[in-house]
Amino acid sequence: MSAILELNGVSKAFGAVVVADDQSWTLDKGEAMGVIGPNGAGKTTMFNLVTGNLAADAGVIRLNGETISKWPAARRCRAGIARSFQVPQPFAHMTVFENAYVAATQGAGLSSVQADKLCLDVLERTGLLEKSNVKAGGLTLLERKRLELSRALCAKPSVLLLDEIAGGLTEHECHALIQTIKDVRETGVSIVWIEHVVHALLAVVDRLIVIDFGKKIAEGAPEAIMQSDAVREIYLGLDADA
Ligand SMILES: Nc1ncnc2c1ncn2[C@@H]1O[C@H](COP(=O)(O)OP(=O)(O)OP(=O)(O)O)[C@@H](O)[C@H]1O
Repeated sequence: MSAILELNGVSKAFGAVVVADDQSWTLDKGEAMGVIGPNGAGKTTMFNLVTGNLAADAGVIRLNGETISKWPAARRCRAGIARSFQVPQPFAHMTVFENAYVAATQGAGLSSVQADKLCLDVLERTGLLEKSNVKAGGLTLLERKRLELSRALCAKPSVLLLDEIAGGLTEHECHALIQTIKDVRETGVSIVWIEHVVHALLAVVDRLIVIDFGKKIAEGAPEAIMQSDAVREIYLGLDADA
């Protein structure tokens, strides 16, 4: 399989705080990769570097082999990178459909006819079609998360970055969301998913990376990573030598 997204030696510091430390990893076409790590490890920052919301201090980011490190966020979005935000950030005063429409026209650059069609299709897939005319500010948490996903999908991504989209949901809601993400993946979209709800992640991803203090400290098959000393140390505070 060939890489669709590649980070090579990407670093970022805020003053003395290093939030991305020489990070290198690749995402293959059609792959779903999970990202875990403690709070404040630098996971969201890594997404910000990929989307162009933050500029890296060093390193190279490639999309389909093309260097995008210096591209502004809007150009990266048009090129196929879309994200959801950990804290849903809809335009609260606009309807669900209008929120999706902005993503389709501005994010994907579609005409109004194309955008209409895509928005209806996406909102149906994410279970929000019936809420099309509801103001985003009035949605429940699950619906807001689904709207985050919808907006990202309306940007027609080839690479979808999901940031803690399962957090705060009930078991039932979480299962429904997992199925939706699996369906998205079936359409050929490559996925990077940051998630603390590990069982949700493990239901979808092929591979896991672990980030701590901005550094990638482990990478591999999900089961092996979850049982690794690195994860035991981080999550359970167990010393590997103990
Ligand atoms: N703009 C900024 N200026 C200064 N420090 C920042 C900025 N953005 C993030 N940080 C710091 O970078 C570190 C990494 O934050 P980040 O949000 O990427 O962590 P995270 O792994 O996503 O955490 P969580 O799992 O809690 O969401 C934190 O210490 C955070 O306070």
